[in-house]
Amino acid sequence: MSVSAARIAPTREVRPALADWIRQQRWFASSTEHPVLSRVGMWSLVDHRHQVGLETHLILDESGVTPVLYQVPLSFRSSALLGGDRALIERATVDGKTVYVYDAPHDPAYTRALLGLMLDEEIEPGESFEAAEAEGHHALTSSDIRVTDSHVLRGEQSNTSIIYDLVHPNGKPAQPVICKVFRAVSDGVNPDVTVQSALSDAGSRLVPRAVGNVTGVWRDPRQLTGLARGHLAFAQEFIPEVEDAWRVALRAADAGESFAQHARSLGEATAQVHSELARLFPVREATPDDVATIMASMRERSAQAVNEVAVLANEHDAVEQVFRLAEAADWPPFQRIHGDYHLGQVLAVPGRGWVLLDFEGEPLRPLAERSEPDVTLRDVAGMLRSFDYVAGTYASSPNAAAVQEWAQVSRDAFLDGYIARSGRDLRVQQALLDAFELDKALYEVSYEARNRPDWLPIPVNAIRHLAHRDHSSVDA
Ligand SMILES: Nc1ncnc2c1ncn2[C@@H]1O[C@H](COP(=O)(O)OP(=O)(O)O)[C@@H](O)[C@H]1O
Ligand SMILES: O=P(O)(O)O[C@H]1O[C@H](CO)[C@@H](O[C@H]2O[C@H](CO)[C@@H](O)[C@H](O)[C@H]2O)[C@H](O)[C@H]1O
Repeated sequence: MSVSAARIAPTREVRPALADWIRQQRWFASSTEHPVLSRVGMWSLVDHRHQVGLETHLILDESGVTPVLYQVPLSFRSSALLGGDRALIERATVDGKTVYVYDAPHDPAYTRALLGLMLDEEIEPGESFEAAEAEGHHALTSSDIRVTDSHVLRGEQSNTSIIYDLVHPNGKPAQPVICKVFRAVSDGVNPDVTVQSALSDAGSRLVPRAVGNVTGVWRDPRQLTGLARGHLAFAQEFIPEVEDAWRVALRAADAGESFAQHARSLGEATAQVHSELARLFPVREATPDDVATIMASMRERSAQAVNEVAVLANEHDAVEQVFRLAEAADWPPFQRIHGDYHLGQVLAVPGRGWVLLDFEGEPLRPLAERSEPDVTLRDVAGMLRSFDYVAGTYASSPNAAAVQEWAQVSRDAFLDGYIARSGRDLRVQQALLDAFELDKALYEVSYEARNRPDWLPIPVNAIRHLAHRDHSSVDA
């Protein structure tokens, strides 16, 4: 189907204006001044008014040791998008005509087409169609709703999320939808989609209801078939006007209010999600190979953390001692987990309780690893670290000691809630829990060094503390 807006002829080459723009985006993982970019795939959506060109480019950056593939949806207009100045990537002249190129998640023509694709599961190929497939969850179809507005979620995000305001055909407001456009894409399923969809389809109220997703297929010479296949977008129920647990916790800590009740119920919700995941996905006994793989990954993260912050080399022996105790411990069964669990991944929803988000796993870990069964203690440790982050945020304030105490009480209450709901006494697995907590802090060193260097002291201090904690009571 033809589109009336002029296009810029697609080539493998990435135009300089687009390359400059990509380099400045929060989701662009490399900090290099000179990314090595090429376009390796593209698929089109059709604007229902046939006025706007909608192309999703898959752009490979080969400047780092591991190449990263980015999803870059673009819209092409022959006149400026009203209110779209901040999303303008380039104003070009093609065959004497002006073309405005936009970051498409800010363009209503793109956002409508993307949601329509998921709800109706119909792909109308545009020009240079590569391949994309959509899946809806059938609780919602496009005949049930009309989009009245859409906007991009602000804030520090690894991906780009679009929020849709919707109405029913009779004009009454409908539950809004959030659609996450994954920016770094890889071959393989994205656990954010598969895990949350499975929980939602099984009726869990601990995650937002799944609405639909889009999968792409693109050429990739590294795959045996020559083709890669991965998730590109995921839509869910959007829960408006709620806060995440990080904000609730920060406010409580600042006001000197106990968070113990909340932390306990968060522990219960966490155990509940783990039990639901154990029902929906395979569970298996830990093998010596599983233990060896996880210990190797912990040691690799430790080496990586020393690369980022050289003084951490002083902690090497103490860190090793924690790892050795974990290696010798009894390991619980392996199952699917959240994978990057912290206070910012949980919404406090009045009348519903805690709702967990973002099962994509740690962004610094390869996607294939993130769909592997793992140890639930990793999530427990992630949340324990998050309470320490609250304390770290107040480390140089006059109430530092009080917030430190607040964090300890919250950690204990979280563990109590988890133990009560799961019936598993985590304290007899202290050696493993300590190692997972230390491992998370080592990961945080790399994460903060790359994204928020001012926050580095929080995990660095935690490593010093966790590595030297008294381990004499630990059963090994
Ligand atoms: N279904 C939802 N309802 C309400 N808010 C949401 C929902 N999904 C995400 N959010 C908000 O968006 C933020 C970022 O979402 P997240 O899934 O963590 O994205 P990213 O993978 O880019 O980090 C969350 O911290 C939360 O504040
Ligand atoms: O939310 P993401 O999936 O993008 O996770 C990454 O970013 C998190 C920060 O936004 C980071 O979490 C760390 O900082 C939090 C406070 O901002 C703290 O509560 C967490 O405990 C701490 O790990 C997460 O590690 C990273 O993968």
